Amino acid sequence: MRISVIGCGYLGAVHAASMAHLGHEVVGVDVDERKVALLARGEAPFFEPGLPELLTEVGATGRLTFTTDIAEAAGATVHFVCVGTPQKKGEHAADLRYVDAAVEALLPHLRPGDVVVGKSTVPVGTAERIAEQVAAAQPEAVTVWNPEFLREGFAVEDTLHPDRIVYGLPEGDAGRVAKEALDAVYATPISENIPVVVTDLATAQLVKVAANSFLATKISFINAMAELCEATGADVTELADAIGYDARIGRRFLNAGLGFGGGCLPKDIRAFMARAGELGADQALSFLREVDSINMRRRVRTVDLVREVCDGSIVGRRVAVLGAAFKPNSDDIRDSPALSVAAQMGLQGAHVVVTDPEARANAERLWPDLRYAATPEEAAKDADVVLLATEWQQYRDLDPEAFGEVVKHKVVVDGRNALDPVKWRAAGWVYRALGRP
Ligand SMILES: NC(=O)C1=CN([C@@H]2O[C@H](COP(=O)(O)OP(=O)(O)OC[C@H]3O[C@@H](n4cnc5c(N)ncnc54)[C@H](O)[C@@H]3O)[C@@H](O)[C@H]2O)C=CC1
Ligand SMILES: O=C(O)[C@H]1O[C@H](OP(=O)(O)OP(=O)(O)OC[C@H]2O[C@@H](n3ccc(=O)[nH]c3=O)[C@H](O)[C@@H]2O)[C@H](O)[C@@H](O)[C@@H]1O
Repeated sequence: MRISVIGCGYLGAVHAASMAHLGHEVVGVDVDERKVALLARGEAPFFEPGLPELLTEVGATGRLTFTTDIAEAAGATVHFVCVGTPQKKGEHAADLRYVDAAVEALLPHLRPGDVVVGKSTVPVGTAERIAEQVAAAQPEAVTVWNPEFLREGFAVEDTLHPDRIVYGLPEGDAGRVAKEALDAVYATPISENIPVVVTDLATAQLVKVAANSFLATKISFINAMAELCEATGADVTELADAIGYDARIGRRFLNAGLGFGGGCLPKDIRAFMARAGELGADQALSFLREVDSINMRRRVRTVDLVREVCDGSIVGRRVAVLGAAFKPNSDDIRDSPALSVAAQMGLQGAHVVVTDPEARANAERLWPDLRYAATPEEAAKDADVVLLATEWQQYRDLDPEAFGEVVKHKVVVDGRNALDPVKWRAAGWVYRALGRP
């Protein structure tokens, strides 16, 4: 199958390489010349485990090319739209300008029988609008929605072995033709018994934001419990273990701490609320406002906790922040809780030094006023407090004895409940965490 992938960011680059790995002829299209040049050389433009190896592997087959020229999408039968849908500035709604521009650029190159596949996360109703534009430009092309559920840090694995594949299809012959094309694209995962859920366009768009809203709600639920634990001296990690044994609840996504960030969960729940408002169904999602505020309160609480361990003032205190990425195994700093807390502390007068094994360069571009260090030891030199903000494995593995030698005061705030309090306290550290005595 000949495929085009329009938008080669965290989602599209992995999707393009994975589709080539599955045996398809793929052209990746992006407006970012730098990204295209790197990808064309077989280099990943961002940190994603497994992507460099995949690019090398498929690069050797000649099945994967990259271009800034959308005209090269002509000749592909299936066109995946993978461009960004960020939050609009100053509003909760999604900014659809990149989707609109990508579709508009694609329209003149569509041929009869082509299938336009939306992968970007969009407000429900967008697919139907795009379907009309596509039909007007090329009546024999079909528009479908095929939302993506990959996690950064596991993107290659999740793309090749997803939990499920969702097709949102139009009714009738057009839907049947599109299903055949998608079945051919995903023949390998389908042969491995990955469930395929076939639905209409509206449901497919809703499935995606419903899934992210559920995940965000689960995290905010446990963070709300952390607030209760803080008020009572209870331990949220033990609480999570105990409720997580109930298979109906499950332990995954019950890690309390600094809360969720990234380029998806925060903006997706906000865009979902905005869209519900437009549809006159805002009451249905009013709980998501609370999910969002519980999440944002964790960042404030973390700064307060650092202040508490600094005897009431962080002015002039040296704080080492371990982690800048929104989660480990990623260099993505979009809405990163770690950087948000670091910046807050900086604005409030602390001397903040941030370190991250992969996200430092991105962080330096966005927050040039913070100080940065290459290693946790360098960041923590003469620190009054160490804040663990992103639970990279190398930070979990720090030896509290040796690490204690570099700091001024052995005080650690565990923003991710990722360190062993017994071990750190035994090494003479004051250990504080969110939702834990
Ligand atoms: N990052 C993730 O883990 C996942 C993202 N998504 C969704 O996928 C979409 C893309 O997200 P990311 O890849 O994270 O964003 P991103 O910002 O990393 O990538 C978007 C890419 O689209 C390119 N682009 C913008 N306008 C274009 C145009 N007119 N033509 C061609 N390329 C264009 C940009 O240059 C950029 O490289 C969003 O809707 C997001 O919600 C869905 C599941 C997972
Ligand atoms: O739509 C998307 O883009 C993607 O959003 C999330 O994936 P991702 O943002 O890569 O990362 P997650 O692993 O979901 O983590 C999101 C945030 O929640 C935080 N988190 C996660 C789990 C947890 O228990 N506690 C917690 O605070 C993480 O630290 C991180 O900041 C979803 O998990 C994916 O299924 C989805 O495809």
